[in-house]
Amino acid sequence: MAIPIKDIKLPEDSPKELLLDKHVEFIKRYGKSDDDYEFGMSDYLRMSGMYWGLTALDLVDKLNIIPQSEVIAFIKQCQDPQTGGISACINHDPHLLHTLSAVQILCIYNRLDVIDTNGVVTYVSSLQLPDGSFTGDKWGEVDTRFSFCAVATLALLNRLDVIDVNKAVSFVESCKNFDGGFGSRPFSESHAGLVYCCLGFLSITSRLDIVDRDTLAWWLCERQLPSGGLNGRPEKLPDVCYSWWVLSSLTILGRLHWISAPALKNFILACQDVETGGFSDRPGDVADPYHTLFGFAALSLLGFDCIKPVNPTFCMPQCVIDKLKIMHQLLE
Ligand SMILES: CN(C(=O)[C@H](Cc1cnc[nH]1)NC(=O)OCc1ccccc1)[C@@H](Cc1ccccc1)C(=O)N[C@@H](Cc1ccc(O)cc1)C(=O)NO
Ligand SMILES: [Zn+2]
Repeated sequence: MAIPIKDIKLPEDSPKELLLDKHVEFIKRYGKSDDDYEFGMSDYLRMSGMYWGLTALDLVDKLNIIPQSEVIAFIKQCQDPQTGGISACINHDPHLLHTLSAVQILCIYNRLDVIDTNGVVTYVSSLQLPDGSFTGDKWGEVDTRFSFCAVATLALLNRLDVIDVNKAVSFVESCKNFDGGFGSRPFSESHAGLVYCCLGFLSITSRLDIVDRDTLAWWLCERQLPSGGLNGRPEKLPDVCYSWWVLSSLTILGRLHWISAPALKNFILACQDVETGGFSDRPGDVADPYHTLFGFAALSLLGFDCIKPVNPTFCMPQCVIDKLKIMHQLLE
């Protein structure tokens, strides 16, 4: 008796080509009329939403369709003069997630001069706890996501010296599971997004030696379903953003060739919305900038030459990482 796998069937008429121009239009339109769309530019995610849209545009060499001066003015208004942290939106509390998004955007523009970078460095180091872990903000939630955000932000500013890297590494190591994966805290379930965060963290701290490389690579390949799509955990449905979390992780491990690329490419292209442009999580759902960036980034890793090479550790154009000479380890 066949054991049912939770998966989807790709619609017959799914797009088979990359509709690049429609996606550029989608991102451009999204920035303007945020009343048409709910979550993308909703305030609590706005800084991240800008990172997704601008990085997607830069990956297809269309960054210049957005006025840089407006973005820079917004980011400056979001830096808190007291703590040095940066918030999702004006008058919101600073948070590590949005501090990283803002620093990523400014690196893409090569305009780190417009913010108080020493303030950012002070803010990030103030969030490290005695056990080496990091909280996301002053409210104290600990999660390996924040370990990644902390070292990614500091690496982009070339200031990893201000934290206790060895203690930070031992906390992430304590979150490694028997399946080779990582969870948000010790003994938490493995999840592809958290695997990406922990591998990105270990890449930046050059400690990929602690990873059970082939056990984890095997667990990551197990994410691929008959539809060609990838899920984030066993028994979950495929979703285009997991294409990025899993492929970037396999690339850091030097095991990208273990996944079936043609089947995955088919699934990602099927998630394009031929009407509005943009990518959705699965065929037929509503497109958003988040799934559009991760669709582009995954296709870039799969070798689509109409999309610029993307750095698997930082999810930024490789040319930006090269220009800033940001050190990080990758396994061959
Ligand atoms: C907060 N968040 C998520 O939780 C998404 C939701 C989702 C998208 N598709 C399926 N679920 N999940 C997500 O990013 O999971 C990957 C992940 C999990 C944990 C750590 C890192 C990545 C998304 C935003 C979103 C919300 C709702 C719908 C689409 C996007 C998000 O901000 N992701 C962050 C990473 C992240 C993930 C989870 C968090 O609680 C916070 C941040 C990101 O990619 N930044 O560049
Ligand atoms: Zn998703």
